[in-house]
Amino acid sequence: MIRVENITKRFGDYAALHGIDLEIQPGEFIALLGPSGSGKTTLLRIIAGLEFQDEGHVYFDGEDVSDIPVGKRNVGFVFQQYALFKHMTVADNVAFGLNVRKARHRPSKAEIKARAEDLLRIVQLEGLGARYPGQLSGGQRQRVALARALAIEPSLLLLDEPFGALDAKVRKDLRRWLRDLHKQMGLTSIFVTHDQEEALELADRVVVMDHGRIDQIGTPEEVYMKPATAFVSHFVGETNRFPDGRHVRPHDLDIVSEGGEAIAVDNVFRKGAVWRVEGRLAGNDTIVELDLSSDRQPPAIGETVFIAARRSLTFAS
Ligand SMILES: Nc1ncnc2c1ncn2[C@@H]1O[C@H](COP(=O)(O)OP(=O)(O)OP(=O)(O)O)[C@@H](O)[C@H]1O
Repeated sequence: MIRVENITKRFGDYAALHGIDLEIQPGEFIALLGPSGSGKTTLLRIIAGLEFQDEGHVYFDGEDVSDIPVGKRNVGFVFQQYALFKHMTVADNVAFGLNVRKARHRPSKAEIKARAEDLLRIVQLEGLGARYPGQLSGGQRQRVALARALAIEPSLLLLDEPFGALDAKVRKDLRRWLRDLHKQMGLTSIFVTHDQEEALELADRVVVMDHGRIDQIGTPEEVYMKPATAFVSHFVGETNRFPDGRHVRPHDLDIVSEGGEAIAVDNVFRKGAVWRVEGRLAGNDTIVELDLSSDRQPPAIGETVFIAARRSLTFAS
């Protein structure tokens, strides 16, 4: 179990994290989700032991590891800045964490070789051990980075935007694959992302961060359906904000024949399985977006239609 207690971190005068509290259960897959600069990477680096907090504590299974450096925390990490070693084969990259161990903790050469082969099979790169990173695709390289992180049999796996640089299709395949791997290996994992779809799809629980604070911790369902703050409702999924303060998801709005509020339709387009209608509220320029089932006839651009909300969001704060 991982416990983060009242973590504060400053860079000079700038406070990057303010009193962060977080508990992670064994086997959980946790997403740290937030906009650029919200402190996600800093928090992950502090949990890894790559960065040290100014105040607060980090506990692994009840043990205070706050002052223990990265090499002694038994964490595996896949960070973009820790790219593969270009001059080493794929197999040597995977074995790196084992090869650099002090002799008395190091498995035999044959064991290391067998483990690297085993891991390459797990990440579905069997037979590519003799290649160099330059001879792999981006997605394959990320899987090698994962195999390298897993080689030390970490008690915790940390991933910082692991699929950030990859194209949408590869990202999607790797996400699914990572979710299965996490389950299969019984890992506890924390990953950083600014992509809400990725967080909702992968995580058991999502930690939504803004300006160095946690706004909400909840299951994907909770943060989407019951956002704790206006920030969460805007960041996780799309939200319309009406002048009277109501927040409404595009799929919670409908076009009605009478009553409701008038909008002038500016744009209509197909958005996957639905029609997306964009318009402006009559009388002010508030932009409204709504989704209509694709078996409905969408309004024409320029038309004025009436809308009503089936549900709106309210916030505790
Ligand atoms: N070494 C550093 N020195 C000074 N400021 C830093 C340092 N590292 C991070 N910061 C600042 O701390 C804040 C949080 O940074 P952090 O990298 O944790 O954000 P993030 O949420 O991971 O953002 P991104 O999604 O862009 O990676 C930012 O304003 C950043 O500029």
